[in-house]
Amino acid sequence: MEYFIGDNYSKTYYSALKAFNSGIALTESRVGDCYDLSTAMFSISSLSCGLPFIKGRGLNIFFAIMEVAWIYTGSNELKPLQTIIDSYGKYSEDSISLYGAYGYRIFNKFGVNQVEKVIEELLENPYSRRAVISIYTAEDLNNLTSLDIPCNISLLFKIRNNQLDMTVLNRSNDVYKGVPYNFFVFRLIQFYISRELNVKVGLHNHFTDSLHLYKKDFPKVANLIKQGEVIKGGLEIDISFFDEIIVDSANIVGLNWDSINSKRLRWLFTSYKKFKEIKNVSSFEGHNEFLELSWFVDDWLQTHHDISLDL
Ligand SMILES: O=c1ccn([C@H]2C[C@H](O)[C@@H](COP(=O)(O)O)O2)c(=O)[nH]1
Repeated sequence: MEYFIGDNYSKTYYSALKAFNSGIALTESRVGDCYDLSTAMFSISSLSCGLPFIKGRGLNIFFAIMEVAWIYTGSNELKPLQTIIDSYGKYSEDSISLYGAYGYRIFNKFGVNQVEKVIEELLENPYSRRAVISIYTAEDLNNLTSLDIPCNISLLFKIRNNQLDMTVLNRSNDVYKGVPYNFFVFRLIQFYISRELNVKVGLHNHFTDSLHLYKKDFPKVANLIKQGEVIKGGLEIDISFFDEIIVDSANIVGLNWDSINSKRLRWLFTSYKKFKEIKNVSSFEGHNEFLELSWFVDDWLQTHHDISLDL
C-alpha cells in the first residue's frame, strides 16, 4: 500500500505521479497495458477546491468544471460532457446518457437524494458512522460489459473535530486521467455537505484498490517528473469557488454560458466557446483579471495547442 499525505493537492498528486518512476511491472487491463501500483491512499488536508495544478499536465479546466456542475445537477446526459470532449461518446451505450453517471446515482437513480440523507443523519447524529453514499451497486455486476461502470464506489462522511471528513472508496484509478478530476468532483460533495452542516471542510481521504498508469501515458508522466517541481508552489483555488459553480451549475450544464452570473466562470466558458470557433489566443482576452483560472487555461493551451497566454 502506498500513502500520499499532504496539505496541498498539487504537491500530493505530484508525489503520486513520481511513484511511477521506479520499476513497476507492466500488467494487462481491459483498456491497455498499465503499471499498477496496487492499493493507494491519499489523505489531504487543504482548504482548496481539490484541483491539482501541475505545469505541463494540461488539465482540462473546462471539462473539470463542466463535470463538477454536471454531477451537482444530478444529470446522466452525455451532451454537456461531449460538448467539451468530443470523444466522450465512447463511454455511452445509447449516445444519449452515461450508465455510470456519478451525480445521477448520488441524487436520483436510486430514488433517494443521498446527499440530503447524509445531511439529515449528521444533523441528527453528529457522531454517526452511518453517513454513506453508495455509487456502485449489485446491478453493476450484472452489467459488466457496460462502457461506463463507476470507478468511485462510495463516499463516507464523518464529523471529527468539528470538521467534515470524507473518504472516497475507489476500485480502479487512472493516476493520469482520473485522479485529478475525481479529487475535484467529490470535493464539491464534501463542500456542499459541510456547508449545510455548518462545520468546516475536513480531510479528503481517497482510497483506491488499484492506482495505475497506462503505458501510453508513461512518457508524459516521465516528462513531468524530469521537469521537476510543481510550478507556483502548488497553485490552489480556494474551496469557495464551489459556491460560484453551484449557483451557475444549471447555466453551465445547459450551455447557457452567456447567462452565467460568476464573472470568472462566464469569462472561462464564453472565451472557450470563442476559442473553439477562431482557434486564437485572443479569445481569452482579459485573462489577467482571473489569474488562478488563467494558469490552468494557459497550461491547457500550451500542452494541447502549443500557444500561450504569456502569463
Ligand atoms: O472516475 C473514474 C472513472 C474511470 N477511471 C479510470 C480507471 C480505469 O483506468 C478506467 C476504467 O476501466 P475499468 O477499471 O472499468 O476496466 O478508467 C478513473 O480513474 N476514474
